[in-house]
Amino acid sequence: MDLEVSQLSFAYEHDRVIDQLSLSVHAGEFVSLIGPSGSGKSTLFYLLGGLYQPLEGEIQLGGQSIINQTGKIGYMPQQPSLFPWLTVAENIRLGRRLNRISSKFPDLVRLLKKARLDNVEHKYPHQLSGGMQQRVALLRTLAAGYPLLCLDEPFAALDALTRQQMRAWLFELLLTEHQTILFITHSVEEALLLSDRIYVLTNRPLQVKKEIVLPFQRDLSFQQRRDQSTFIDLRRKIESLLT
Ligand SMILES: Nc1ncnc2c1ncn2[C@@H]1O[C@H](COP(=O)(O)OP(=O)(O)OP(=O)(O)O)[C@@H](O)[C@H]1O
Repeated sequence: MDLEVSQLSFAYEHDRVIDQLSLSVHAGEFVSLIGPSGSGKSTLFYLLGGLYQPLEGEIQLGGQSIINQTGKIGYMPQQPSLFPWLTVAENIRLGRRLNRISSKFPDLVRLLKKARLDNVEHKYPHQLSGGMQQRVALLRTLAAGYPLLCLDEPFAALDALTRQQMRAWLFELLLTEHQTILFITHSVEEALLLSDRIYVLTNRPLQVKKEIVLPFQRDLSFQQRRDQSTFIDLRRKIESLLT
């Protein structure tokens, strides 16, 4: 489903954090948001998730306003947010129950296998590594059947190697599941490897500084993307926009 954010503004008390922000994500697209720390990116996700009321502007999902409506989008924070007393399978099913989603449940064993999480459905979160927990959290968001997934730096807390593996895993998963994703990252490399489009954002109050449509085909491997001459140029361009 398409997301359309138009002229959105928000303030904490009298402190304007988002100012007339407009952006879009088309169905099936992977769009990254990259911007300075503290610029208001997570706040934008809270607005998309219906937790806050904007000062002005509109947020539409599939042509319908979702302002102040919770449960319309999938959201995944930086830290894995699994319930420690529930097994992996129960954690994944919970998202659907909470949202009263009645559509056919995706095949859990197939999903876990795809996530390279074979034979963990009866384990508890503390029995898994941090990277595995994040994969379970992402599967829970996926399984809940949301039309849009908002991922807020999902790999930030992981070590470099796990992070690299998670990127590859996420990319493979998304290619085959045709998810629509809005992804916050601080890594220019990550954004260039995963995205169809990137919004480079300003410092607070948050606005779009530059929209970049990536010229890479989806089926290129990460190495093939890196080998494109435009990859380095775009990397330099985005880095200079961020300084
Ligand atoms: N509940 C709140 N009340 C008042 N100010 C807040 C509140 N939450 C966040 N802020 C302020 O709003 C600004 C934007 O915060 P936000 O977390 O949205 O930024 P961010 O871009 O996601 O940051 P980071 O990249 O570091 O995660 C920050 O200056 C923060 O201090």
